[in-house]
Amino acid sequence: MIYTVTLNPSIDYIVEVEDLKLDALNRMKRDLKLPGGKGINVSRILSRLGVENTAWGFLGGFTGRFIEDVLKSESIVTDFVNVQDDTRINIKLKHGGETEINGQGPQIGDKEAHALVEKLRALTEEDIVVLSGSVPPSLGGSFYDRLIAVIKERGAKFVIDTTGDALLQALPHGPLLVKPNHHELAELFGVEIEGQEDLIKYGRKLLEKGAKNVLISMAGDGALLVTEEQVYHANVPKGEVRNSVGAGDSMIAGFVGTLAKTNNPLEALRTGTASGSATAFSDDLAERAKIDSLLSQVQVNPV
Ligand SMILES: Nc1ncnc2c1ncn2[C@@H]1O[C@H](COP(=O)(O)OP(=O)(O)OP(=O)(O)O)[C@@H](O)[C@H]1O
Ligand SMILES: O=P(O)(O)OC[C@@]1(O)O[C@H](CO)[C@@H](O)[C@@H]1O
Repeated sequence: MIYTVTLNPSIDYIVEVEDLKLDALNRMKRDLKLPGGKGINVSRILSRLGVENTAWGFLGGFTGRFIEDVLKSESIVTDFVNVQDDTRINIKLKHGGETEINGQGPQIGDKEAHALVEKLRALTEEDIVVLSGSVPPSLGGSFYDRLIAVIKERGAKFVIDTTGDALLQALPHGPLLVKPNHHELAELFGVEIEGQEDLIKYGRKLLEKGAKNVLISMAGDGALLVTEEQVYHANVPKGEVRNSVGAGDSMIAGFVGTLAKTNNPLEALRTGTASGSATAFSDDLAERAKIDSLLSQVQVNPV
């Protein structure tokens, strides 16, 4: 079974304006409220791909109830810890470009934190846990370490999609997958990255530090998969970009769901790329039909 963990879910409030004017009243051309948070996005795509999964994390207040209702309406199994404060609302402002304003997240107490850790004690060696997104400040910077300790104790595998120190600290524990985008990879090592050779060089450093698979996503330029055996490149299909929110999460869902089913990293890269692009070409996360229709356009080649 695949479990996703979203420590800091959100309602993504997508607001479109024709021409953004600062210090003035702007009227929305269109708006949309979606359940968000990286692990939740992974769960939604897994479920569309027919991969059984359970969404774990913290939800609170009226915003939390909205998220749970949408997930249930999509037949996603949820097992969240309830918190007192409202789950955050993240603003995704489309004004020609895309500007994001993400909230800090609710207060989470020791009791609630402990309740989530306890859920992980039911894991088995068959399970994969996808840890995705930011950690609310009230949980403290090392909360992922606490979860990883239990995952390891139970013999389960994990994927981690976060940035900075939280990601670096997770590497020695051997994540099945990490997926920095090209900017995050450069930031992680405090370097400028110029071209594919550099991307592969720093991708290999993540392998040396313990990751089993390193997926470097490059938005419209596709993705590189760096493994011990080989490096592969996947191109992106053609289409009109409507929204990049959740493209990376969709890629992780496509990759992990397919790897769990087939144990074939090339097929996983192909489905991951098609899923990421299908979301980039949709208003909300991609529907299954769109992912399937793009698959034949994705070619995976050794580098
Ligand atoms: N402009 C685009 N055209 C086609 N495919 C895209 C585009 N942007 C993203 N994708 C697809 O989604 C995948 C992940 O995108 P990206 O590299 O932007 O990840 P990310 O930065 O983690 O995304 P997010 O915006 O969700 O944080 C890409 O590898 C690609 O398959
Ligand atoms: O603040 P975080 O946890 O880093 O990112 C949260 C977020 O921006 O990521 C998702 C897209 O990847 C959105 O659904 C959500 O709003």
